[in-house]
Amino acid sequence: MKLLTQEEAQNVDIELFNDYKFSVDQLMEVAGLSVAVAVGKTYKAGNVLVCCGPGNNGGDGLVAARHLLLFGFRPTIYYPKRPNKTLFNNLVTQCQKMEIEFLDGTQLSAVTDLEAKYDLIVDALFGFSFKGSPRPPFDDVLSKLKESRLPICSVDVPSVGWDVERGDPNGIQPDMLISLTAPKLCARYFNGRVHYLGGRFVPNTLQNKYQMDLPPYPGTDCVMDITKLSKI
Ligand SMILES: NC(=O)C1=CN([C@@H]2O[C@H](COP(=O)(O)OP(=O)(O)OC[C@H]3O[C@@H](n4cnc5c(N)ncnc54)[C@H](O)[C@@H]3O)[C@@H](O)[C@H]2O)[C@H](O)CC1
Ligand SMILES: [K+]
Repeated sequence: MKLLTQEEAQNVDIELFNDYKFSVDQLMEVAGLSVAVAVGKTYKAGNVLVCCGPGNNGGDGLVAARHLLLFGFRPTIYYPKRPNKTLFNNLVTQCQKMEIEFLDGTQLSAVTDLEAKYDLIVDALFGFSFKGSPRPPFDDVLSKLKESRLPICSVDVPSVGWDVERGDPNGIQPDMLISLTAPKLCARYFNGRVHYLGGRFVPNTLQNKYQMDLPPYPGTDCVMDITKLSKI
């Protein structure tokens, strides 16, 4: 299976929107659903803190929170930097109307507090557009997630502290990674327990153009466990 560079991942994204005429909402819904399904297959339904960043990776997190609730999990959302765009405003309203709690303020509480309240953390902070070192308040979030003993489930890229291509041995080490579309180069350094592929929306013509060489999804599933495949 090929691993995409940051530039390739961004180009696939651009083609899906500009040439194939998908809307962000459409793809984000499938991406977020894939995340919730993969989490549901891996962990017992419990209290989940969904940490959402300022871009589309954060949007995937908002969608995932909604589906996780429907699957019997108890999600809480941490969303400190909210872009003022209709897409994100609508996703927030949907979650609020479904009575999903949003944390107040921009600072996460102390690590001991997080460990007492939650069973799992979903890292939807940054995806393939992350660059450099995390700026506040995400630097603080990074160190708290790293310090905590809670299992972390990263959406697309283990964001906090991880370079999209080179990974980061000092960054968080997620228990689970859900690569969307196709795994990115940093997936080589993923040492967690479970690796899923989701985002089953890439047309064959685009898969072929980027020589993605994705294994076939089983039946009608929207996710597939690629742990063994990606460790080869
Ligand atoms: N085609 C697909 O596979 C789809 C993937 N989706 C998801 O979208 C993300 C990529 O989203 P994008 O908006 O391009 O970027 P990010 O979410 O990674 O973040 C951009 C956001 O973050 C800010 N930022 C960047 N670096 C830093 C930093 N060092 N410190 C603080 N803030 C930073 C930047 O300013 C932006 O605001 C992909 O990974 C998938 O998860 C779509 O959902 C559907 C299609
Ligand atoms: K992430």
